[in-house]
Amino acid sequence: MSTVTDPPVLSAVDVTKHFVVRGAVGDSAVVRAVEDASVDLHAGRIVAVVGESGSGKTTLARLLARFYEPTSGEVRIEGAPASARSQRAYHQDVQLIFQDPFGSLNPVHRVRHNLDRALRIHDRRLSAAERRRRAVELLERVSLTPGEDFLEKFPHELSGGQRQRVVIARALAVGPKVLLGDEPISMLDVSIRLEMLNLLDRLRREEGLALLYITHDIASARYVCDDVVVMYAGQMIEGGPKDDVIARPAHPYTKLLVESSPDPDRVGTVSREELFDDAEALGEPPSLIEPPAGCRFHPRCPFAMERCRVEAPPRAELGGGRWARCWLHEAGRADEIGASTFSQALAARGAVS
Ligand SMILES: Nc1ncnc2c1ncn2[C@@H]1O[C@H](COP(=O)(O)OP(=O)(O)OP(=O)(O)O)[C@@H](O)[C@H]1O
Repeated sequence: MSTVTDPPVLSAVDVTKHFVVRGAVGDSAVVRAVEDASVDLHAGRIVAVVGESGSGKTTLARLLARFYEPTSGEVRIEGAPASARSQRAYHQDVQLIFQDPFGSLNPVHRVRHNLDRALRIHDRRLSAAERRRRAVELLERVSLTPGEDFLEKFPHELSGGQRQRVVIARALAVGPKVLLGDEPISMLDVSIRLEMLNLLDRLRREEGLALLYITHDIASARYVCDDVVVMYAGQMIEGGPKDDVIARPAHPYTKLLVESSPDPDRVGTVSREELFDDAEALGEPPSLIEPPAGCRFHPRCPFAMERCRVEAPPRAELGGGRWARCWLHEAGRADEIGASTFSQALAARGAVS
């Protein structure tokens, strides 16, 4: 396995994506979906991006996949601007896997055809016999064995988990260095989610792929990733090695997420509603059209100070690859985050005000 000292394969460097949306009466507004996001993906490592619905995770994945051009900032592949490559060349190295495996496969074509197209794109010189051999090999790499048995099936003849394995096999067909998984297990049966995470883990270990794993579920992130990045309202607010981040959150929002996770051992079985129960009790996440000034979490934060309402916190480097954007670090009050539970801090805050 590589280490984080190796240069990253893929990076987002201060990437921002604003969408202009038009209202019914012709007025327009800007949705600040992702702002100043930076993340490095390394060979053989998995970075999880965790956040509530609407926090900007999918937009980040699409920026990294070059489905969107950034409004500002840059995506870099192997140290060079991604925009210098053709889309085709780029997607030989970077593949995106979506949530819905059914929507990702062409339903009128058999598995063989779905894989064949990707194999042809990868290498136009391959003969039909060679492509068939490779298709079988790909299916077996994602544990659809014997591969021959799956080649002639239509997507609707497969279970959700088998379909997602075919989607992953197709992504592998072009020989990528990076897989971006946008909630790749959230539409699958609870009983097979763990197997899918184990597959991602195997691909990173045995094939040295760099993986981005997007999820709303911190327990599944903990299960599979090396590093975790937490997003809130379009911004990255904390990141670092997963065990540190989860055991000792350095941002009040991460603390809320961890404490809202019903049971860290229930990997992949927690529904979105259940997970964000406590978070929702605090009110809706902010609008990305008119986000709060200062720290975007301040309206929900029991530790908020005057400064948090007016000025966005800088990134505090905490050592060992950890960082967080929270004024408590600048104020020398970071210990308060770990001193009580989020609910206790909220109750104490209520008692004061
Ligand atoms: N093409 C678009 N045009 C306008 N707004 C968009 C577009 N795509 C996303 N948004 C907005 O950007 C914000 C971030 O959305 P995004 O889908 O990236 O979040 P997410 O964390 O992936 O959420 P979910 O888990 O629900 O998919 C949301 O407010 C969303 O409505």
